[in-house]
Amino acid sequence: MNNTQAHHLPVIAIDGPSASGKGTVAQLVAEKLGFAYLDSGALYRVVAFAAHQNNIAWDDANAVAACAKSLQIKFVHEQVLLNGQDISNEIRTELMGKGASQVAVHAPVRAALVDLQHSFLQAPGLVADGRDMGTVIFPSAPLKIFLTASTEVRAQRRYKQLLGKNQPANYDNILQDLQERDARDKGRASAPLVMAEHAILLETDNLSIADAVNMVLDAYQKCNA
Ligand SMILES: Nc1ncnc2c1ncn2[C@@H]1O[C@H](COP(=O)(O)OP(=O)(O)OP(=O)(O)O)[C@@H](O)[C@H]1O
Ligand SMILES: Nc1ccn([C@H]2C[C@H](O)[C@@H](COP(=O)(O)O)O2)c(=O)n1
Repeated sequence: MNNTQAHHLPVIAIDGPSASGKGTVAQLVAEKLGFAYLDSGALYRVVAFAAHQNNIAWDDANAVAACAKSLQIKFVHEQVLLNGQDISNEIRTELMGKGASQVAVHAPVRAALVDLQHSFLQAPGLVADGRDMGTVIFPSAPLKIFLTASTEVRAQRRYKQLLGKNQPANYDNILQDLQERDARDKGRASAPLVMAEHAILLETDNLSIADAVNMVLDAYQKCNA
């Protein structure tokens, strides 16, 4: 599909901080609408993982960017493949979340991932989640959502999520990590986490997953009416 054709396809951009529920809500919305789904955070996690494997420091912007450009990343069903190898579990650790946030501060690393993110746009449409979907990657998305929840609620959700996966979890450490990650993701110079102009704010502290999904679907129907 060329750029002009892709330009007319609808994108629902869902941005927000860690553990707000973006991924869960975005995937369910994509399923309901039969849209493609982009988990942009997974791309930064893959870059952090690959850099780590190659002994490249996460603060070495040029080396990490060169590494990012050299990677062949594919999403096949639920799996994330790096150069053909399934690394879905390896990138989902708290360490790789932290690494992803650190490599994501570098403008050349972000630039290396732009075309790949655009390539996810296909008919009949795309739901994309991340930090800069509505501000930088898909600025003309007809629907932009800023999905958030208080830090305490997000820490509680992450805590339960880790326990559910039989991974070690300590609420206080999770809370501290989230605060650090929020500060880094919001405070960086390049494509910081901010609510896009015209985005709808969805605070999910007191919303179920189903409620949040329905609110996004309703908003999408309204913007098409
Ligand atoms: N509204 C909600 N109520 C209760 N739990 C929720 C809600 N939304 C999401 N969750 C749960 O919170 C956890 C984190 O959600 P999810 O992984 O979707 O967040 P995320 O924003 O994509 O995080 P990250 O950016 O770190 O990947 C999951 O276990 C999910 O089931
Ligand atoms: N569009 C994006 C997506 C992710 N990042 C960075 C910042 C996050 O802390 C990290 C991991 O994302 P997650 O998998 O937790 O959603 O990746 C970004 O800068 N821009």
